[in-house]
Amino acid sequence: MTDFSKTPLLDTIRTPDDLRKMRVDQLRQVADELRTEMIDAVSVTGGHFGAGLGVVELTTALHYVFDTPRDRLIWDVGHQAYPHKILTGRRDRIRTLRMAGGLSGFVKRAESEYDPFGTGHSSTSISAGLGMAVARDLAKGKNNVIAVIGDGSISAGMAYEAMNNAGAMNSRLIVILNDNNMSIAPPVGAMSAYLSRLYSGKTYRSLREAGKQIGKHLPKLIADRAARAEEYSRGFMMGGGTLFEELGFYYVGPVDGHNLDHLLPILENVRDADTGPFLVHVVTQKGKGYAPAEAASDRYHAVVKFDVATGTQAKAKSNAPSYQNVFGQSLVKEAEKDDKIVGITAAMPSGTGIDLFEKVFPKRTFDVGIAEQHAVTFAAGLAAEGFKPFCAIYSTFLQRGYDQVVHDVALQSLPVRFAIDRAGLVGADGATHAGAFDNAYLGCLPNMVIMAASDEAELVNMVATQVAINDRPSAVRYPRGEGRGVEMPEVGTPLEIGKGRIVRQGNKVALLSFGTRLAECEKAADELATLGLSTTVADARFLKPLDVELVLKLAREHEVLITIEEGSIGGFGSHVMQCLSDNGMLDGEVRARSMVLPDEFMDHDSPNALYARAGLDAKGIVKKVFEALGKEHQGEVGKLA
Ligand SMILES: Cc1ncc(C[n+]2csc(CCOP(=O)(O)OP(=O)(O)O)c2C)c(N)n1
Ligand SMILES: CC(=O)[C@@H](O)[C@H](O)COP(=O)(O)O
Ligand SMILES: [Mg+2]
Repeated sequence: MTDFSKTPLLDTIRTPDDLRKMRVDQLRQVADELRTEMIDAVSVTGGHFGAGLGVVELTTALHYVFDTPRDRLIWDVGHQAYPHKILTGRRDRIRTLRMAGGLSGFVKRAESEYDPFGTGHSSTSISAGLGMAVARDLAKGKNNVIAVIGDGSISAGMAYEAMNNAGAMNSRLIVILNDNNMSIAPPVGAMSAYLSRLYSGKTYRSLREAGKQIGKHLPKLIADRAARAEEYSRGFMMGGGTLFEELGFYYVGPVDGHNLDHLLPILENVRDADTGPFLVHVVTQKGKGYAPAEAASDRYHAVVKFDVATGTQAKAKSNAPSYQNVFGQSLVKEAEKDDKIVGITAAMPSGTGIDLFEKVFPKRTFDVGIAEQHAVTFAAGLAAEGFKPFCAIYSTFLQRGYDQVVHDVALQSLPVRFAIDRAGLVGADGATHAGAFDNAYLGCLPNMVIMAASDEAELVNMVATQVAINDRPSAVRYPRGEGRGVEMPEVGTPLEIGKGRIVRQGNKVALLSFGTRLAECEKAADELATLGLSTTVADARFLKPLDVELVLKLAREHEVLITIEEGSIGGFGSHVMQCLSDNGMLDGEVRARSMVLPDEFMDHDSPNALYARAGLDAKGIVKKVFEALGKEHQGEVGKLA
């Protein structure tokens, strides 16, 4: 529980209206108290941490200067918005962050009027902000629109599309570039180098103490566009952000994002300007104000519960390896035998396990930044030249590069290998990060080989299988978190393409699993056995090519056939039902059911609780069996409720 004596000023702030009643000279203390509260809260909940610490002063200044929520404030990604939530009427719930029924870990329209646009996937804020600015102008409105985007997120193509459009429209839009020289990992790419030049140049250092004066100059400069053009030609506005000026923005910066004396006058001036768009380049430190975060290589981008005094994070309970590390280690072993193998990540080296590959093969590792579209077609180019690219992208983020998968990879049948982590429900990150759709969105593509690992040993063999598939694209999906703790093979053995496996033989009910629901199927089979129902459990291994022989055998030899997957409608189950239909097996012999995620975006909770809610656990499977068995077994269904 927070000791409220630590935050006397913050205690008087329910909404930004209360903040805006304060004197400017109180804001420093407000920011310090806001940082204290955030550290205390996240030490209890875990979650995204470093980014929020870095924008405490910026958040305070933005809500002080702008009339939120009338002025629209959009946080790109939204992982840095915990200080924003504390200042906007959600302090009382901040310790429910990312918990069932609690606050979302990102910004969300349904959660607050101060969240005008939901985020979670990066680089959307400028597009949404421009949309809101144009809507305002069409409605003859007067409010401001501010998009806060990080140096990592602004490297994504979508951000350029938006700036290109905004600049051409001279739209009165304010973009705050929060430049902390970090993505999740250290930033990559030419944009990052450019930004570093802007704030490492002598102009920034010499002007740090001149922040206020610059703020006063701004109206004059803006008033005279011609002068502006001439002034900017010399990059007058402190840093010479010519790239942004060429895109049609007034560039202001770089500004010290922790210095309220610098921030406030500049934000007031861009607020009052009757033109735009502006890009205010704010320099911050990810993890600012909490020594363990400042010292950490990832600046504590995301943490589990931790001890505030030491920064020591709680240890993970399971001693099984994580899927991401099993993937990374397997890829290293395969690459030791094959120098055509390269690893690609879109700014997620540690989350995908590509960081393990990079330690051994730095020259064969490519972090392309937050650029999934580019990552996919970059991989296609490598494959076209005979290399074996493993493109490791979370299921949810691969959605960003879908047309590239269709048009550049599948259509040309190029042997890109997709390593799809975070497949299925991810838990605390909630609906924006769920890997719910890749079975459906990949399964409909010709030429694809699609696998799902039922445990970590299977993943090792599937990576080996992908190495061997050199005439078409392949994908293997696996969930967030740790494996089952099964025995791992030293090296992977390629699987026979399109072949599933029987894990347990029965004769009345068949459970056909695609992915890690296999463990729940085995538990369900144990339960069904106690109820006198002999159950076969099979691991499909492949969605494409589907093991038709196995499907038809299970359908012919059992009264009930049930498919289970960690995915939406349109995935594995749909392919099995199509197979049964194509083979005239839906005319009454077998009672077939497909178990999928519900047709809704499921909010954050623990993965197990979410799967229970979705009915995709042993209990739900048993219930489905009795439903399929029909009336004579209704008694049992009642007992199972
Ligand atoms: C499309 C997409 N790809 C990847 C991610 C994962 N991701 C979340 S935050 C982040 C880094 C963002 O860097 P930056 O914008 O600089 O924000 P900072 O954390 O430094 O404040 C990444 C890669 C994402 N949210 N969306
Ligand atoms: C904010 C964001 O999109 C990433 O930090 C994401 O939350 C990482 O997910 P994992 O924790 O599953 O790696
Ligand atoms: Mg950053």
